[in-house]
Amino acid sequence: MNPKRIAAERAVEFVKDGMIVGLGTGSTSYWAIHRIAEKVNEGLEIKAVASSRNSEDMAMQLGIPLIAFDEIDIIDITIDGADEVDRHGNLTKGGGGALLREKILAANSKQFIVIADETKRVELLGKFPLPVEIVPFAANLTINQLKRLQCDPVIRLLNGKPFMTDNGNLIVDCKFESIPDPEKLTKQINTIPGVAENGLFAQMANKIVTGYNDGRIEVKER
Ligand SMILES: O=C(CO)[C@H](O)[C@H](O)COP(=O)(O)O
Repeated sequence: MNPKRIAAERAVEFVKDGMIVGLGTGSTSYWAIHRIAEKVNEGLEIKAVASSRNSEDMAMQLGIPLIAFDEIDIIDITIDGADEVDRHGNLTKGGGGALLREKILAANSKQFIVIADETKRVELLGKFPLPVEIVPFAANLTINQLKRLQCDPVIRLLNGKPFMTDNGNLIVDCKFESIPDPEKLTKQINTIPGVAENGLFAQMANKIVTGYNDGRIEVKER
């Protein structure tokens, strides 16, 4: 039993005919996108929007119909993974670098369903360094401001070069001791000029579907 897969497939049961569906990014969302594609091939009628180029490419290859953002007003349901989920349902996201688009999708969804394996459940957020997307202009100054929030920021690299997001920005991974108040920290980070968005999703998830190694699936409504 793959805990990511069972959580993802359980979440896809909430997708119904006629819905606009937001596709997440990452190895858990991979399973959701594949299950949605199976259901589309069986006759499910949906249209999808994606939170990253990777997920969009995957959807196209699998035959999931996509719709442009300017043709929709609202997303019915978005299914996406997380790097950490605390006991209040707050999340850290952005391990795959798609946090800005993921947050736009989540904030414009009637239902935001998080899919996670049991390793993602934590008491307090903070073990996973918090991804922050910043514009490249004067990045060192923005990073200095992040340091004033008592974190240890590191520019994310890919093959020895700065990782670039789908939006042409950088990701800074910020190690905090712990994050007891995600809402407060979100405001503090997002008021720094140069920050595009941070990976804290405080009180945004409507459902959290967790897959366990022993095959159990927990669906928590919020
Ligand atoms: O936020 C994300 C990408 O930006 C992912 O949802 C998060 O990193 C979890 O990834 P995975 O499902 O591979 O563990």
